[in-house]
Amino acid sequence: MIEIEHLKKVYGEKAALKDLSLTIKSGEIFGFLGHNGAGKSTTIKSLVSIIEPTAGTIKVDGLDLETDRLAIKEKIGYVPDSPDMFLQLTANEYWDLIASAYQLTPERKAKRLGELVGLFDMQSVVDNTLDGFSHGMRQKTIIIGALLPDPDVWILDEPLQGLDPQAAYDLKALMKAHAKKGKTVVFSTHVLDSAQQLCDELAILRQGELIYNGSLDDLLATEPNESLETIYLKMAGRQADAQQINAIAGDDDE
Ligand SMILES: Nc1ncnc2c1ncn2[C@@H]1O[C@H](COP(=O)(O)OP(=O)(O)OP(=O)(O)O)[C@@H](O)[C@H]1O
Repeated sequence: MIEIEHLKKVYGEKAALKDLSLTIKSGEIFGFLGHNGAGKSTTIKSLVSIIEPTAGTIKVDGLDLETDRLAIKEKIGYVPDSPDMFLQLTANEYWDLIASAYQLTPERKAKRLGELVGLFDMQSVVDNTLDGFSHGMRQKTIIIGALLPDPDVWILDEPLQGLDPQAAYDLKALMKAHAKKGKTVVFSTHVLDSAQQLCDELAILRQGELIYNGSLDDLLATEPNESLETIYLKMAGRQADAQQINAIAGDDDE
């Protein structure tokens, strides 16, 4: 379980998160939704201690991030919003780094890595450097690294971005299975179909503020004949401006 209370983050003069309080239960998949710049990555980076919040507290399974940072970090597998790092390493070298940071035994590492590399179809490129990988291959490499230590808490910032349909399907299945084991799965996405398939609970952020926090079912029940996309667009911002779209679409005809 993750408990966030009165989280605030200010970058210079920009309040990226204003006063965020919410609870993420174990055994469920929790999704963060919001337009570009809404504060999703800022929340996620605060959870994984990449940035220091301006104010507020975060507890993971009862441990306080301020005082038990290392113990919390050991529990977490994190997929960042950009996979473009460690580009000079081969995939195997990158996973070796993670295995040694988490002090995995060679046997445990070999077993888990074999399973993940097989699932994500990366066997033929494990000795290639990441700089020659496509975006999706880098994303798979980072996902495999995040899941390699078999962490209890998965925190995934736009994890489906760039994945091919098979890899996306497999990752979604892994997320569901992990939550079903009673573990914590948090992710952010712009893909509302995926959110609708995956989320038990969700938070919608707008300009650093929470505008919805609750179950997907409760949200969908507010407008029984509408999709999550329609409900989200009504809540999170202006709906598609038909006149403007027609004007843009019609430009070619003039
Ligand atoms: N390092 C930074 N320095 C200054 N401002 C930042 C920094 N990181 C984020 N911001 C600002 O904080 C706000 C929230 O950004 P954040 O990355 O959390 O949004 P997001 O919801 O993840 O957006 P996206 O969907 O585009 O990834 C934005 O206005 C952004 O410009």
